Amino acid sequence: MAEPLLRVENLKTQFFTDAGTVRAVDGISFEVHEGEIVGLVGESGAGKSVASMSLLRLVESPGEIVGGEITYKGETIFGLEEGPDGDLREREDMLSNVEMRDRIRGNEIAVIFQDPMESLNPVFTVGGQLREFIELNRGLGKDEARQEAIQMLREVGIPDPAERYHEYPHQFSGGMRQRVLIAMALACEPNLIIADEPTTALDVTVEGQILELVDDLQEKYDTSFIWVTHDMGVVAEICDRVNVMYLGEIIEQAPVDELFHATKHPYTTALLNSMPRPDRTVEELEPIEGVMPEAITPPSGCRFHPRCPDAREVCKRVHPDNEVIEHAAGYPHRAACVKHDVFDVGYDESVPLEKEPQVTAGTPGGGEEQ
Ligand SMILES: Nc1ncnc2c1ncn2[C@@H]1O[C@H](COP(=O)(O)OP(=O)(O)OP(=O)(O)O)[C@@H](O)[C@H]1O
Ligand code: NI
Repeated sequence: MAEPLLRVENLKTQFFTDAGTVRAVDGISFEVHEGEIVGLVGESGAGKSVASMSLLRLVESPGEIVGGEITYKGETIFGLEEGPDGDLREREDMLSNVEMRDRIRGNEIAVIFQDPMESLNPVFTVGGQLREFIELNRGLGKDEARQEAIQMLREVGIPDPAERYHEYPHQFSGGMRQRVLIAMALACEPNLIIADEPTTALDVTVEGQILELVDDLQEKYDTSFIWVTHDMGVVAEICDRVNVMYLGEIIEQAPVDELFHATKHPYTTALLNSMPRPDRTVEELEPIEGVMPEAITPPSGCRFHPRCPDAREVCKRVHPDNEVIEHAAGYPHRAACVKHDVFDVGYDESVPLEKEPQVTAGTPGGGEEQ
């Protein structure tokens, strides 16, 4: 297989807060190949956005990338080495902040956020902002950049682009604003676009239209995407391969069909069961039990064990790596769950964990363990 466009290895990003160290991204590894759409999926707080920001080296204090390696087209976005004093230091071949700003962000790797109003300035026209962005990033003259901006607006499906060019962001609907952001992301013809829940705030119909647009543009420009979402429906619609995140870790990784039809991790199963499907009524949806714990004090062993229907005693003790369970469609299918044979840590013999007893009102002491 060709060298991946982006390679992330054992990436760790932490926030040093008064309450303690938040292990927001805790050793994730994945790759993005030329022309593929890779999903990053998981519940709120899983670490998807922090992972995305880390890839662009945009994590702000009190956050910091503390470990791992990020390689883009063979260049080092992040990497550490041991210095002469034994302390870890940034590697010499790591791209500088200036290189990240001038050469990588926008030009090579662009990003689309959930809230277009955060990325668009309300006091300037939509077209003006797009034009200026193109002028700055592609070194075009004003008139040429204007033509290009109108062309880009047309490309992302804005009707009457030459007229709408002069309108302000608030005159656009949510879906149209999101299209403008896609135009902006595409404007410099980047090789990789990181899209952080860009359709989450939109209604389902508009979301569907945007996903279709992205699919078309992806084919036309052969851009790679990292698509961040909590929605397995979105994953099914546009992703080629998927990484499922739970509490800072990737717990399953597979081509999209494999993930859906040969699911290997109970958390992924739970996510799939909680997702609306045409063959299931709303009443049949099964919300995932419990809430995701804090990333400051993750549970011992497998971080999902307190919520996992398959949890056994061994799951409290053994922290599973994301191991290859099988190969599918030329890619590894990985999962971090010791119930699979490759782990060989005695899952079959281990005692199933009792569900945490629920304290119910009116039964004093009802929560005590037997
Ligand atoms: N600036 C910050 N300071 C402290 N903790 C932070 C900060 N930003 C994020 N975190 C923590 O990092 C963890 C991961 O957050 P992140 O925003 O990446 O989750 P997410 O998967 O993107 O969730 P969502 O679906 O809600 O966007 C969370 O526990 C969050 O509280
Ligand atoms: Ni997020």
